[in-house]
Amino acid sequence: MTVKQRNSRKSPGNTKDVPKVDERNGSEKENVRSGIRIDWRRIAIRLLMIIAILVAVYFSKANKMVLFAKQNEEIKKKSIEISCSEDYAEEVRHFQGCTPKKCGRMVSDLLIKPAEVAALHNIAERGLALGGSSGGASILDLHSGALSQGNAFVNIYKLDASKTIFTGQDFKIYSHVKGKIHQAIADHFELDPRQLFLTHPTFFSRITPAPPQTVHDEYWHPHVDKETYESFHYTSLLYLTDYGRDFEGGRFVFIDKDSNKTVEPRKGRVSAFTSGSENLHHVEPVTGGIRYAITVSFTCDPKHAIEDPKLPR
Ligand SMILES: O=C(O)CCC(=O)C(=O)O
Ligand SMILES: [Fe+2]
Repeated sequence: MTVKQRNSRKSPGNTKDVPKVDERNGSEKENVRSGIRIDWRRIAIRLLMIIAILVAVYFSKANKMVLFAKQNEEIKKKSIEISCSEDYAEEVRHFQGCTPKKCGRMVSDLLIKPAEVAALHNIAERGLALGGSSGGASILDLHSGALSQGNAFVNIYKLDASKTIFTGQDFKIYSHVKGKIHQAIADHFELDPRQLFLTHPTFFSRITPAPPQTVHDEYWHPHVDKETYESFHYTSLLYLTDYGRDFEGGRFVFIDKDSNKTVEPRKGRVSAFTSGSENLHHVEPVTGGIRYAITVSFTCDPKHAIEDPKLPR
Protein backbone atom coordinates (compact mmCIF):
# COMPACT_ATOMS: atom_id res chain seq x y z
CA MET A 1 0.00 0.00 0.00
CA THR A 2 1.33 3.45 -0.89
CA VAL A 3 1.53 6.35 1.58
CA LYS A 4 -1.24 8.08 -0.30
CA GLN A 5 -3.57 5.08 -0.02
CA ARG A 6 -2.83 4.71 3.68
CA ASN A 7 -3.50 8.37 4.38
CA SER A 8 -6.76 8.32 2.48
CA ARG A 9 -8.01 5.33 4.53
CA LYS A 10 -7.35 7.23 7.74
CA SER A 11 -8.77 10.51 6.58
CA PRO A 12 -11.60 11.97 8.77
CA GLY A 13 -13.83 12.05 5.74
CA ASN A 14 -13.83 8.28 5.64
CA THR A 15 -16.14 7.56 8.60
CA LYS A 16 -17.10 3.99 7.77
CA ASP A 17 -14.89 2.28 10.36
CA VAL A 18 -14.62 5.16 12.87
CA PRO A 19 -16.84 4.79 15.99
CA LYS A 20 -19.32 7.49 16.92
CA VAL A 21 -17.73 10.12 19.14
CA ASP A 22 -20.23 9.96 22.04
CA GLU A 23 -19.89 6.21 22.51
CA ARG A 24 -16.11 6.48 23.11
CA ASN A 25 -14.13 7.46 26.21
CA GLY A 26 -12.21 10.75 26.53
CA SER A 27 -8.87 9.41 25.40
CA GLU A 28 -10.37 8.11 22.23
CA LYS A 29 -12.27 11.33 21.39
CA GLU A 30 -9.14 12.93 20.09
CA ASN A 31 -8.27 9.81 18.14
CA VAL A 32 -11.59 9.99 16.47
CA ARG A 33 -10.94 13.59 15.55
CA SER A 34 -7.72 12.61 13.83
CA GLY A 35 -9.26 9.45 12.52
CA ILE A 36 -6.55 7.25 14.15
CA ARG A 37 -7.57 4.71 16.78
CA ILE A 38 -5.02 5.07 19.59
CA ASP A 39 -5.83 4.23 23.18
CA TRP A 40 -3.61 6.71 25.00
CA ARG A 41 -4.51 5.36 28.43
CA ARG A 42 -3.36 1.89 27.48
CA ILE A 43 -0.14 3.28 26.01
CA ALA A 44 0.52 5.32 29.18
CA ILE A 45 0.00 2.20 31.34
CA ARG A 46 2.34 0.18 29.12
CA LEU A 47 4.97 2.95 29.27
CA LEU A 48 4.73 3.05 33.07
CA MET A 49 5.16 -0.73 33.19
CA ILE A 50 8.25 -0.56 30.96
CA ILE A 51 9.74 2.22 33.13
CA ALA A 52 9.05 0.17 36.28
CA ILE A 53 10.76 -2.88 34.76
CA LEU A 54 13.77 -0.81 33.67
CA VAL A 55 14.09 0.71 37.15
CA ALA A 56 13.84 -2.77 38.75
CA VAL A 57 16.46 -4.19 36.38
CA TYR A 58 18.74 -1.21 37.04
CA PHE A 59 18.55 -1.63 40.82
CA SER A 60 18.89 -5.40 40.75
CA LYS A 61 22.02 -5.04 38.58
CA ALA A 62 23.38 -2.26 40.79
CA ASN A 63 22.89 -4.53 43.81
CA LYS A 64 24.80 -7.26 42.10
CA MET A 65 28.02 -5.28 41.75
CA VAL A 66 30.21 -4.51 44.72
CA LEU A 67 33.32 -2.38 44.30
CA PHE A 68 35.82 -4.52 46.15
CA ALA A 69 38.80 -2.28 45.36
CA LYS A 70 38.24 1.25 44.05
CA GLN A 71 40.87 2.91 41.92
CA ASN A 72 41.10 6.00 44.12
CA GLU A 73 41.48 4.24 47.47
CA GLU A 74 44.86 3.10 48.75
CA ILE A 75 44.34 -0.33 50.23
CA LYS A 76 46.79 -1.66 52.78
CA LYS A 77 45.20 -5.07 52.57
CA LYS A 78 41.66 -6.22 51.88
CA SER A 79 40.55 -9.82 51.57
CA ILE A 80 37.54 -12.09 51.16
CA GLU A 81 37.43 -15.73 52.20
CA ILE A 82 35.45 -18.19 50.12
CA SER A 83 35.03 -21.94 50.32
CA CYS A 84 37.35 -23.73 47.94
CA SER A 85 35.68 -25.42 45.01
CA GLU A 86 35.67 -29.20 45.38
CA ASP A 87 37.97 -29.87 42.45
CA TYR A 88 40.50 -27.29 43.63
CA ALA A 89 40.48 -28.60 47.21
CA GLU A 90 40.88 -32.17 45.97
CA GLU A 91 43.87 -31.21 43.84
CA VAL A 92 45.83 -29.06 46.30
CA ARG A 93 45.34 -31.37 49.27
CA HIS A 94 48.06 -33.59 47.76
CA PHE A 95 50.64 -30.84 48.17
CA GLN A 96 51.66 -30.50 51.78
CA GLY A 97 52.39 -26.96 52.86
CA CYS A 98 50.65 -25.54 49.79
CA THR A 99 47.02 -26.14 50.78
CA PRO A 100 45.29 -22.86 51.66
CA LYS A 101 43.60 -22.60 55.06
CA LYS A 102 40.74 -20.98 53.15
CA CYS A 103 40.36 -20.09 49.50
CA GLY A 104 39.76 -16.46 48.62
CA ARG A 105 41.21 -13.22 47.30
CA MET A 106 43.29 -10.41 48.59
CA VAL A 107 44.27 -6.99 47.32
CA SER A 108 47.15 -4.80 48.49
CA ASP A 109 48.43 -1.47 47.17
CA LEU A 110 51.44 -1.18 49.46
CA LEU A 111 53.43 -4.26 48.56
CA ILE A 112 55.19 -2.92 45.47
CA LYS A 113 56.99 0.45 45.40
CA PRO A 114 56.07 3.10 42.79
CA ALA A 115 59.64 2.99 41.37
CA GLU A 116 59.32 -0.78 40.89
CA VAL A 117 55.97 -0.33 39.14
CA ALA A 118 57.45 2.34 36.87
CA ALA A 119 60.42 0.09 36.02
CA LEU A 120 58.13 -2.84 35.14
CA HIS A 121 55.85 -0.61 33.08
CA ASN A 122 58.91 0.53 31.18
CA ILE A 123 60.05 -3.07 30.55
CA ALA A 124 56.57 -3.89 29.21
CA GLU A 125 56.57 -0.86 26.91
CA ARG A 126 60.04 -1.61 25.56
CA GLY A 127 59.38 -5.30 25.00
CA LEU A 128 55.92 -4.92 23.49
CA ALA A 129 57.20 -2.20 21.15
CA LEU A 130 59.02 -5.02 19.31
CA GLY A 131 55.72 -6.72 18.52
CA GLY A 132 52.09 -6.29 19.44
CA SER A 133 48.92 -8.10 18.48
CA SER A 134 46.89 -6.85 15.52
CA GLY A 135 43.88 -7.13 17.86
CA GLY A 136 43.44 -5.58 21.30
CA ALA A 137 45.43 -7.93 23.55
CA SER A 138 49.21 -8.42 23.51
CA ILE A 139 51.43 -10.40 25.84
CA LEU A 140 55.12 -10.64 26.58
CA ASP A 141 56.36 -13.63 28.57
CA LEU A 142 59.89 -12.92 29.79
CA HIS A 143 60.35 -16.56 30.71
CA SER A 144 59.49 -18.28 27.42
CA GLY A 145 60.07 -15.19 25.29
CA ALA A 146 56.56 -15.38 23.80
CA LEU A 147 55.60 -12.02 22.30
CA SER A 148 52.38 -11.24 20.42
CA GLN A 149 53.11 -10.14 16.89
CA GLY A 150 50.31 -9.54 14.37
CA ASN A 151 47.99 -12.54 14.55
CA ALA A 152 50.57 -14.88 16.13
CA PHE A 153 53.50 -15.05 18.56
CA VAL A 154 57.25 -14.84 18.08
CA ASN A 155 60.15 -15.51 20.44
CA ILE A 156 61.41 -12.11 21.54
CA TYR A 157 64.83 -13.59 22.31
CA LYS A 158 65.22 -14.49 18.63
CA LEU A 159 64.82 -10.84 17.64
CA ASP A 160 68.12 -8.97 17.37
CA ALA A 161 66.66 -5.91 19.08
CA SER A 162 65.95 -7.89 22.27
CA LYS A 163 69.72 -8.28 22.80
CA THR A 164 70.02 -4.59 23.48
CA ILE A 165 66.69 -3.54 24.94
CA PHE A 166 66.80 -5.57 28.19
CA THR A 167 69.34 -5.28 30.98
CA GLY A 168 70.25 -7.46 33.93
CA GLN A 169 68.61 -4.84 36.14
CA ASP A 170 65.23 -5.43 34.41
CA PHE A 171 65.31 -9.10 35.37
CA LYS A 172 66.48 -8.26 38.89
CA ILE A 173 63.48 -6.00 39.43
CA TYR A 174 61.13 -8.64 38.04
CA SER A 175 62.55 -11.28 40.41
CA HIS A 176 62.44 -8.93 43.39
CA VAL A 177 58.79 -8.01 42.76
CA LYS A 178 57.88 -11.65 42.14
CA GLY A 179 59.57 -12.55 45.45
CA LYS A 180 57.44 -10.04 47.36
CA ILE A 181 54.22 -11.32 45.79
CA HIS A 182 55.28 -14.92 46.47
CA GLN A 183 55.80 -14.11 50.16
CA ALA A 184 52.51 -12.18 50.39
CA ILE A 185 50.56 -15.13 48.95
CA ALA A 186 52.30 -17.57 51.28
CA ASP A 187 51.52 -15.30 54.28
CA HIS A 188 47.91 -14.68 53.33
CA PHE A 189 46.96 -18.27 52.54
CA GLU A 190 49.20 -19.64 55.32
CA LEU A 191 51.46 -21.70 53.08
CA ASP A 192 55.04 -22.86 53.39
CA PRO A 193 56.77 -20.54 50.88
CA ARG A 194 59.21 -23.35 50.05
CA GLN A 195 56.29 -25.39 48.70
CA LEU A 196 55.01 -22.62 46.40
CA PHE A 197 56.71 -22.19 43.02
CA LEU A 198 56.64 -19.69 40.18
CA THR A 199 54.94 -21.30 37.16
CA HIS A 200 54.25 -20.59 33.51
CA PRO A 201 52.88 -18.63 31.83
CA THR A 202 53.85 -15.49 33.64
CA PHE A 203 53.46 -12.48 31.40
CA PHE A 204 53.03 -8.76 30.83
CA SER A 205 49.75 -7.85 29.17
CA ARG A 206 48.85 -4.79 27.16
CA ILE A 207 45.21 -4.21 26.24
CA THR A 208 43.87 -1.56 23.87
CA PRO A 209 40.35 -1.02 22.48
CA ALA A 210 41.41 -2.38 19.02
CA PRO A 211 38.89 -4.90 17.69
CA PRO A 212 39.86 -8.57 18.21
CA GLN A 213 41.52 -10.41 15.32
CA THR A 214 42.09 -13.85 16.85
CA VAL A 215 40.88 -15.78 19.93
CA HIS A 216 44.00 -14.56 21.75
CA ASP A 217 42.49 -11.07 21.71
CA GLU A 218 39.34 -12.24 23.50
CA TYR A 219 40.40 -11.55 27.07
CA TRP A 220 36.94 -10.61 28.37
CA HIS A 221 35.37 -14.09 28.64
CA PRO A 222 34.53 -15.36 32.12
CA HIS A 223 37.00 -18.10 33.03
CA VAL A 224 38.66 -20.09 35.78
CA ASP A 225 42.46 -19.78 35.73
CA LYS A 226 43.01 -23.39 36.78
CA GLU A 227 41.10 -24.45 33.65
CA THR A 228 42.77 -21.93 31.32
CA TYR A 229 46.28 -22.51 32.66
CA GLU A 230 46.58 -26.02 34.05
CA SER A 231 49.57 -25.42 36.31
CA PHE A 232 48.10 -22.44 38.24
CA HIS A 233 47.18 -22.83 41.91
CA TYR A 234 47.54 -19.18 42.92
CA THR A 235 47.13 -16.30 40.49
CA SER A 236 48.39 -12.80 41.05
CA LEU A 237 48.00 -9.66 39.00
CA LEU A 238 50.08 -6.56 39.38
CA TYR A 239 48.55 -3.53 37.70
CA LEU A 240 50.90 -1.08 36.00
CA THR A 241 48.38 1.55 34.88
CA ASP A 242 45.39 3.33 36.38
CA TYR A 243 41.76 2.61 35.54
CA GLY A 244 39.98 5.89 34.65
CA ARG A 245 43.24 7.74 34.01
CA ASP A 246 45.36 5.65 31.64
CA PHE A 247 42.45 3.62 30.23
CA GLU A 248 38.66 3.17 30.33
CA GLY A 249 36.83 -0.12 30.88
CA GLY A 250 39.15 -3.03 31.75
CA ARG A 251 38.04 -3.55 35.33
CA PHE A 252 38.54 -7.02 36.82
CA VAL A 253 35.34 -8.70 38.04
CA PHE A 254 34.99 -11.75 40.30
CA ILE A 255 31.71 -13.40 39.33
CA ASP A 256 29.95 -14.56 42.48
CA LYS A 257 26.47 -15.98 43.06
CA ASP A 258 25.38 -13.20 45.41
CA SER A 259 27.10 -10.12 44.00
CA ASN A 260 30.02 -9.59 41.65
CA LYS A 261 33.13 -8.03 43.22
CA THR A 262 35.03 -5.55 41.08
CA VAL A 263 38.71 -4.67 41.32
CA GLU A 264 39.60 -1.42 39.61
CA PRO A 265 43.19 -1.52 38.39
CA ARG A 266 45.53 0.94 40.07
CA LYS A 267 49.28 1.34 39.59
CA GLY A 268 51.03 -0.99 42.02
CA ARG A 269 47.86 -2.83 43.04
CA VAL A 270 48.40 -6.56 43.62
CA SER A 271 45.36 -8.80 43.42
CA ALA A 272 45.98 -12.43 44.36
CA PHE A 273 43.56 -15.35 44.54
CA THR A 274 43.26 -19.12 44.54
CA SER A 275 43.00 -20.26 40.91
CA GLY A 276 40.05 -22.68 41.21
CA SER A 277 36.43 -22.20 40.17
CA GLU A 278 35.72 -20.41 43.46
CA ASN A 279 37.30 -17.47 41.64
CA LEU A 280 35.48 -17.33 38.31
CA HIS A 281 36.28 -13.93 36.79
CA HIS A 282 36.46 -11.77 33.72
CA VAL A 283 37.97 -8.50 32.53
CA GLU A 284 35.65 -5.85 31.17
CA PRO A 285 36.45 -4.75 27.61
CA VAL A 286 38.90 -1.86 27.44
CA THR A 287 37.14 1.02 25.70
CA GLY A 288 39.91 3.64 25.64
CA GLY A 289 43.61 4.13 26.41
CA ILE A 290 46.13 1.37 27.15
CA ARG A 291 46.02 -1.04 30.08
CA TYR A 292 49.21 -2.72 31.31
CA ALA A 293 49.42 -5.51 33.89
CA ILE A 294 51.55 -8.52 34.82
CA THR A 295 50.18 -11.95 35.61
CA VAL A 296 52.49 -13.74 38.05
CA SER A 297 51.37 -17.27 38.72
CA PHE A 298 52.32 -19.90 41.26
CA THR A 299 51.93 -23.64 41.52
CA CYS A 300 52.12 -26.19 44.31
CA ASP A 301 53.35 -28.82 41.87
CA PRO A 302 57.16 -28.93 41.62
CA LYS A 303 56.75 -30.53 38.17
CA HIS A 304 55.38 -27.20 36.86
CA ALA A 305 57.89 -24.98 38.67
CA ILE A 306 59.99 -22.59 36.58
CA GLU A 307 63.13 -20.61 37.31
CA ASP A 308 62.98 -16.82 37.39
CA PRO A 309 63.46 -15.38 33.92
CA LYS A 310 67.06 -14.39 33.16
CA LEU A 311 68.80 -12.14 30.66
CA PRO A 312 69.80 -14.51 27.86
CA ARG A 313 73.53 -14.59 27.01
O1 LIG B 1 44.54 -8.65 33.57
C1 LIG B 1 43.71 -9.00 34.40
O2 LIG B 1 43.18 -8.21 35.21
C2 LIG B 1 43.26 -10.45 34.46
C3 LIG B 1 43.72 -11.30 33.34
C4 LIG B 1 43.25 -12.71 33.49
O3 LIG B 1 42.20 -12.98 34.01
C5 LIG B 1 44.10 -13.80 33.03
O4 LIG B 1 45.15 -13.57 32.42
O5 LIG B 1 43.73 -14.97 33.29
FE1 LIG C 1 42.22 -15.04 34.61
